Amino acid sequence: MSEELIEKSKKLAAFAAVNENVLKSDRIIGVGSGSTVVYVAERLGQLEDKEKFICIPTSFQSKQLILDNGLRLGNVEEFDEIDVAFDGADEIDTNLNLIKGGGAALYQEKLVASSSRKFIVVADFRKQSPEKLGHFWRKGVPIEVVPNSYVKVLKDLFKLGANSATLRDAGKAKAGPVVTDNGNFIIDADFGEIPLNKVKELDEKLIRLVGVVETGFFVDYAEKAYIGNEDGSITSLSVSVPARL
Ligand SMILES: O=C[C@H](O)[C@H](O)[C@H](O)COP(=O)(O)O
Repeated sequence: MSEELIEKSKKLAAFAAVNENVLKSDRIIGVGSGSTVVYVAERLGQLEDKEKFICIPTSFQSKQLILDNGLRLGNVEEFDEIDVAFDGADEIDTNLNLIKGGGAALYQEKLVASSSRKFIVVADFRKQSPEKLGHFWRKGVPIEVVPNSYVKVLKDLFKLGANSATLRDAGKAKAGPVVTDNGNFIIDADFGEIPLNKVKELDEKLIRLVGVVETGFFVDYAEKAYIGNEDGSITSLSVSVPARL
């Protein structure tokens, strides 16, 4: 699978999503994190009325994207009612429920998504599951935890039936675990393929574990998904989700 094809499909999805979902009346825009959202920021920066936008970041990387594309940076404390937010996903099921957090940005992403009227997902073809979460994304659901709780949470995840649960290591970038923009750790917990009607139930069990800050399950958030396909076409999916604002 060529990197060029993947990048092209990301850009196709992102540009279509921005072109079709930023309304004349929209001013406060949420900007997600990751490599697909790079193209969302690029497209926003090309719009003739970009000066009117106030863009709300979901990570330090997201802040950089906003500034690098000449967009005005805002913050979720001041702008807690966001007109539309765009973000990527690690996997998308047929209900448009998501796994996110592959880049450890899930907490601020969910804060922005929960503060947005519209939440639009953009992704390349590798992210669309034929049905269930956990089909292609085998690294487990990312869970942000308070650092001193990680031993307890790891044990609790196995009690909940996780096949594996690991503290995310920073690898060559840094000795020791990944530390999020919020000063927390990430645990990746694999529960295998998750039936469509079990995602919400599992998410509710995870979020109740002492030490868990937020999970990478985005349940009933995305109302639309734009997926760039290998053949250059775009799949646009939509579902109804509960109003958030
Ligand atoms: O933590 C990172 C975010 O959830 C990303 O939106 C997600 O990992 C998808 O990233 P990418 O667009 O690079 O595949």
